[in-house]
Amino acid sequence: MVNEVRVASEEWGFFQVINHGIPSSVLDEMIEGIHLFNEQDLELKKELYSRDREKKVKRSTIEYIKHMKRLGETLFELLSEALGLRPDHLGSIRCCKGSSLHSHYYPPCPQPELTLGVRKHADPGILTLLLQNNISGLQVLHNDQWFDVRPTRGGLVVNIGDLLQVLSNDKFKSVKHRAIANHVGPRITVPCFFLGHASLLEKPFGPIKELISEANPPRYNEFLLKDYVAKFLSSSLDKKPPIDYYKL
Ligand SMILES: O=C(O)CCC(=O)C(=O)O
Ligand SMILES: [Fe+2]
Repeated sequence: MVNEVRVASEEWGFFQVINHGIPSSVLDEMIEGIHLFNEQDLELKKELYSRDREKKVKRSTIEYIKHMKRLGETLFELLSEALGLRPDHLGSIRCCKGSSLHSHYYPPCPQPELTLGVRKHADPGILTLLLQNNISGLQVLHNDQWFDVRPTRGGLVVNIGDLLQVLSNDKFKSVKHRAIANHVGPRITVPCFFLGHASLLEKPFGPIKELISEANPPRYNEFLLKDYVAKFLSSSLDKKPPIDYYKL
């Protein structure tokens, strides 16, 4: 398992987990909840609409988030081992904290060739766990070619984010991906982003010291996560990714 995680993370920047032990009813209810929420009357949804980051539309996602955190902890143990570190290494720097749950609802598109669901990007955080309903659309870039990541019933996609690429000193590669539009739908996806604990914002962030040696010098300057977040928020997805500012 550790070797599979290592190879997938180094070469592809993503993998899928199926035997995660999360009841399929929890995943199905999450998809159904987002489906129902989005198909409510427009006037009802308008009342909840806001682009203010401080305002949060809250639904009952507590059980789902608990499962994501538990799975995240296990994955961070495997990823630590895959880096040759103690299993608790990534957990001890509070990678698994600061999770943020989002949802996407892509309606059926009459002319999918003219648009995209989400533009090409790598997730800026540490790790993402993505739940998809049964409609394809996610593609990952590998060796300059786009590959479909078809939904697997009960499966969750795990994306390496830019910050894990930095922590691993480029041993793990973040995965460039996009979502294409579809004639059929709706396509529903639920990314859970692990961004690291808020206390990391003020501390220097960079490649894990134990991974650095004369033969493997740091590939990034240390930086403050709060500056990184500010850079991310002030740019758009297709612009220069904020980690590029810190590359050596
Ligand atoms: O909906 C998808 O398949 C991908 C969404 C995504 O990449 C994101 O939210 O970062
Ligand atoms: Fe993404």
